[in-house]
Amino acid sequence: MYLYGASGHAKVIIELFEKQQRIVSGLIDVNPAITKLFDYPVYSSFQESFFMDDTEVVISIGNNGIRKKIASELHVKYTTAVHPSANISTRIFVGEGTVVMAGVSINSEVTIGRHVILNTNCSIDHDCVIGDFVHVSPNAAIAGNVNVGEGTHVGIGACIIPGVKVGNWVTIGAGAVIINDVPDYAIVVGNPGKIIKYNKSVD
Ligand SMILES: CC(=O)SCCNC(=O)CCNC(=O)[C@H](O)C(C)(C)COP(=O)(O)OP(=O)(O)OC[C@H]1O[C@@H](n2cnc3c(N)ncnc32)[C@H](O)[C@@H]1OP(=O)(O)O
Repeated sequence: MYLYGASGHAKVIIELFEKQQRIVSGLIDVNPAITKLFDYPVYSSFQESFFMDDTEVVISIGNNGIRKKIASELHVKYTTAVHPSANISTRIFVGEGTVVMAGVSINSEVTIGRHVILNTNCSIDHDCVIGDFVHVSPNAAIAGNVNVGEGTHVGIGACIIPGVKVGNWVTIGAGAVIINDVPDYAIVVGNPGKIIKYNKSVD
């Protein structure tokens, strides 16, 4: 197992793998100044030899746009990582590269995309569709039948009421309460959530 990105987010993923007794062989980070994370070696570039034995990889970078860029360039076998304390319905689909942190709840018939981060203690209720490269931050709560588009970041402690459609590459501010649909690229804050500006297109 290798992690791509030697960040704070990587520390949490390493500890998740340690809990599962899955072996982390090392990390890759483009910053050559980083040579170790905990006791794990950090390599400055990706080498084919790392992946000869069907080794699996997780992109351990919190930035949704960067995760998308790396996933489009690095064609390796991606694994999913689900913390043993997560409470997950058996009737869900989780895409490759997705990480599900401690205390997360996912209820029935939810679809989670690729390279998603479901961060500590967030909850995703029944029939939601969560797009690729989304990050749902700690303690965010997403009610039933919500759609969250590609690359969207749901801030810490935010909540989204049932049936709302959140567009692609949206940012929902910390603690926001989302009661209406949100267009692509919007940055929304407050209760009730209001658009304050727009993100630039990642493409
Ligand atoms: C494990 C982990 O750490 S996971 C990481 C989780 N991270 C988060 O949840 C971060 C969420 N980010 C935020 O909430 C940010 O404040 C953002 C993205 C919404 C806005 O950030 P910026 O673009 O830098 O906006 P900026 O700080 O300039 O604020 C713009 C205005 O919005 C207000 N504002 C910003 N964030 C919020 C918020 N969460 N709720 C209410 N108002 C807010 C500011 O007070 C400011 O208002 P003003 O113009 O009246 O002074």
